[in-house]
Amino acid sequence: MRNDLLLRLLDAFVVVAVAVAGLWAWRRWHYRSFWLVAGYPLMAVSVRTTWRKVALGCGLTKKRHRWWFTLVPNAVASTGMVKVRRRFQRIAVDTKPWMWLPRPTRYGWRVTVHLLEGQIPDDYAQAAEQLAHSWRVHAVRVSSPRPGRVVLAATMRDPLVRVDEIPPSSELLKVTVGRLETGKPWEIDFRTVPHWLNAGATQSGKSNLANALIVGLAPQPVALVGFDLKGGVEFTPYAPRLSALATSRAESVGLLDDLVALMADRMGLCRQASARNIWQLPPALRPVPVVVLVDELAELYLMADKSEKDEIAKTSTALLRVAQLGRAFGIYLFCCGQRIGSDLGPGVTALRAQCSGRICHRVNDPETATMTLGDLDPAALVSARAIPAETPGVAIVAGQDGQWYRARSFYVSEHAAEHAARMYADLTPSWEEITSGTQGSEITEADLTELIDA
Ligand SMILES: Nc1ncnc2c1ncn2[C@@H]1O[C@H](COP(=O)(O)OP(=O)(O)OP(=O)(O)O)[C@@H](O)[C@H]1O
Repeated sequence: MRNDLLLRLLDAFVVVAVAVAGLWAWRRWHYRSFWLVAGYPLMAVSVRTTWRKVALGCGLTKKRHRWWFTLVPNAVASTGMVKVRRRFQRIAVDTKPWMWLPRPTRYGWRVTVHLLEGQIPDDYAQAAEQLAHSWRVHAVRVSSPRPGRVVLAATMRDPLVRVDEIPPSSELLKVTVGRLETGKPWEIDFRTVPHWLNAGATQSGKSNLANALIVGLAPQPVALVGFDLKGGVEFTPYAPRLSALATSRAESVGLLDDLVALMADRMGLCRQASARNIWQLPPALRPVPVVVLVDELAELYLMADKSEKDEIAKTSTALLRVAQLGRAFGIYLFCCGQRIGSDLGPGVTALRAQCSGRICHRVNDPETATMTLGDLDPAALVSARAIPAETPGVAIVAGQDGQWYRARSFYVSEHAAEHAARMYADLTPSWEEITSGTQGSEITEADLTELIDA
């Protein structure tokens, strides 16, 4: 009899142990299906049932008057706040915002909440950290798809700890460089956002992102131009795919002059063809788009002594002109730097205003984060300053939809970028070809009419 009981207990123990091990293995090897089948339903029930307490704790409830009926007056603390003295009376109750059923997402869940009177989405954004701790999730992001509604998106664990391989780019001037924390691809599309600032402290992943761009753009019919103010150590290995490379400020002045002249040339061409930008030109006439990669932007602005003042002023003006007018004429900027502070001069501030694409990796000084992301949500700044050193490549990105996201670039080694540069070297147009003026001045009115008709 006792042996029987012992055997049964042993059996039950083995069954439980196998079940636990099975669940562990399922979660470990196929987290997505585990999450959808086992994790999500439990979580949805728990979020709905605890919403009142959580909303109250995070200060998201409002007092409303309700009729209250009780059989035992005085004995019931009906709302936790008010004692009911009569059987039937009107009392103030903490009302929670209406919450829909949470829906599963790739890395967690999202739920729509109806705002209570007087609430704005920012109230929820401010409570995001409290909500994340209350729900024991990695992070809660708040967005407002329409007035009166907020969507709370919770991620169970940081999806950026590991990101997978880089897929090949399919569209001209568009490169998938990494993944957003929402699980969507992180795309840099120069035709939508023409100029980008890429800031970050040393070893934060700026060059890795530039490598991802080189790998993505190398097979495309575009010209790549490099300004490598680290004396050429970063971009020289990619020279086979670069149409021009400047490695010092003196060389940069010359190359920027060429770019401004190229822009004027393209302006003339567009004017002749009554086009507003190169994309309105017929394909046979359309000049090749130029992507300008600048590494160590601050070096263009740093002044050791007064003799450099004129050179800096020239560089700064030329770069600003490229940023102001380049978009229409197919010249795009991607500027990387450790520090992009206003102390570098008004040129940097003006350039920043022209760069609507913002990427802020881990930074050392708050000013660079403010300069890079300043006009976004202040929560983006907090998030940028919280990027840990252990996750290089993680950045705060101002997306094409006007929102900000945490994102991580795919790991692209220098070796992979060098390999891509060599492999597609034959697609590199020479700088002489690009700047020779064949794209404007030498085309006659008759040629132009013929080409446009064709
Ligand atoms: N997305 C990523 N995933 C994994 N490792 C990364 C990623 N991005 C960068 N790294 C690693 O982090 C290190 C620093 O990256 P990177 O050279 O791009 O930084 P950086 O900001 O350009 O630094 P510096 O300014 O000193 O040149 C490298 O060893 C790189 O391999």
